[in-house]
Amino acid sequence: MKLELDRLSMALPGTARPVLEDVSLAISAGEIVGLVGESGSGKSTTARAALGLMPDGAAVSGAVRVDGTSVLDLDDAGLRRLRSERVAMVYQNPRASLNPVRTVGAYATEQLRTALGLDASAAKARVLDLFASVGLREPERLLRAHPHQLSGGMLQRVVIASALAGDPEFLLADEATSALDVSTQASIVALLLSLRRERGLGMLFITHDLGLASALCDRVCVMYAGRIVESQPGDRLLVGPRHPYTAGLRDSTPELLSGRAIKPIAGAPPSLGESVAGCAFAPRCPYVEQECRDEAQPLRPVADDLVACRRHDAIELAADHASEGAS
Ligand SMILES: Nc1ncnc2c1ncn2[C@@H]1O[C@H](COP(=O)(O)OP(=O)(O)OP(=O)(O)O)[C@@H](O)[C@H]1O
Repeated sequence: MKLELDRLSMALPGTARPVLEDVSLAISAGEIVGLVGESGSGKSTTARAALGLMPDGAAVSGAVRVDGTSVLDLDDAGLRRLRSERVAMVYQNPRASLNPVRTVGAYATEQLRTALGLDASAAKARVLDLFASVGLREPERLLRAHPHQLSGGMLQRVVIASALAGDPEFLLADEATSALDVSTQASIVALLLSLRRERGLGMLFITHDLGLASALCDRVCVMYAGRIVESQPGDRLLVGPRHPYTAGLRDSTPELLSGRAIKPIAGAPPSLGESVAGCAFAPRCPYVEQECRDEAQPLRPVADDLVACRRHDAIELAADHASEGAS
C-alpha cells in the first residue's frame, strides 16, 4: 500500500509563484512521514491535494496516487470513497470539527452512516468499538455528551475515532496535536503510534514542531515556499541537517538548543505574490552564493537523503564543528 505525490505542482489564480512546486513524497503502510515548515509553506495544501481537494481555479500538474489509483482522475463518487475508506484527515482544532449543539454520539454515528451506509444501531455499535480502540473510557456516556463537556484531548480522540470509521489505510494529521497541552499532546502521539502498530496505518504528520517531527516520524520532509527542500530520517534530522533552512529552524527552536544561543532565521519566506528566481531561501541564507540566487535548486540525492542545496557540504561541515565544540 502506498500513497504517493509525484512531482505535484499547483498554481493559484493571481499569484506570482506556485503554491506547490514539484512536491514528491511517498508513504507506505505503517510508515510515518513528517512534513514541517513555517506557516504558509504549503503543508496543508499538500495534504488536501492527497485527498483530491484543490482550491478553486487551481492549475495542477503531476500525480497523486493511492495504491496506483490516480486521485486526480477520480469522479465525485470515487473521491467520496477515497476519503471515507482509504485516506482520512484529522485537523488541528477538534472543537472546530464538532457542532457545539449536537452530541458527540450524533457526530460520530453520522460519520458512519454517511460514510458506510450503516443503520442507527450498527453505527452505534461500531462507534462504541472505535471509541474503545482510541482509549476513550465510558463510551456509552460519551455518546450523550456535548463537545464543551470534553477536554481537547478527548475531543481529538473522538475525531480520530471517527476518521477511522471506514478503516482507512492512511491518516493525514494536520497539526493534530498542536492545539493540545504538552502532556495531552504526548498521549495523542502515543495513540497515533499504537494505531500505526495495530492497524498498519501510514501517516502524514504535519507540524511546525521540528523536535516532535524528528521524534515521531520515520522520515521528515522539510518544506519551504511550496517545495520540499530536504528529506531525512527523523532521528538524523536534528543532528545532521543538510539544508540551511532545516539548520535554521533547529537553531531558532529554544528547546532543541541544549544551552546554545538561539539564532532566529532573519527575514521571511516569499509570499505567493512574489516571484522567485533561483533558490527561494537564498535571501535568508547565511551560506548564499551568487549561483544560488541565479539557479533553482532541485532536490538531489545526497547519501540516503534528499536535499535541494548546492552548498550542503558547507552546512554539514559547520554542524560537525558545532558538535565537536559541544563535546
Ligand atoms: N484556497 C486558497 N486560496 C488562496 N490561497 C490559498 C488557498 N489555500 C492556500 N492558500 C495559500 O497557499 C499558501 C500555503 O498555504 P498552506 O495552508 O498550505 O500552508 P501551511 O504550510 O499549511 O501553513 P500553516 O502552517 O499556517 O497551516 C499560503 O500562502 C496560503 O495563503
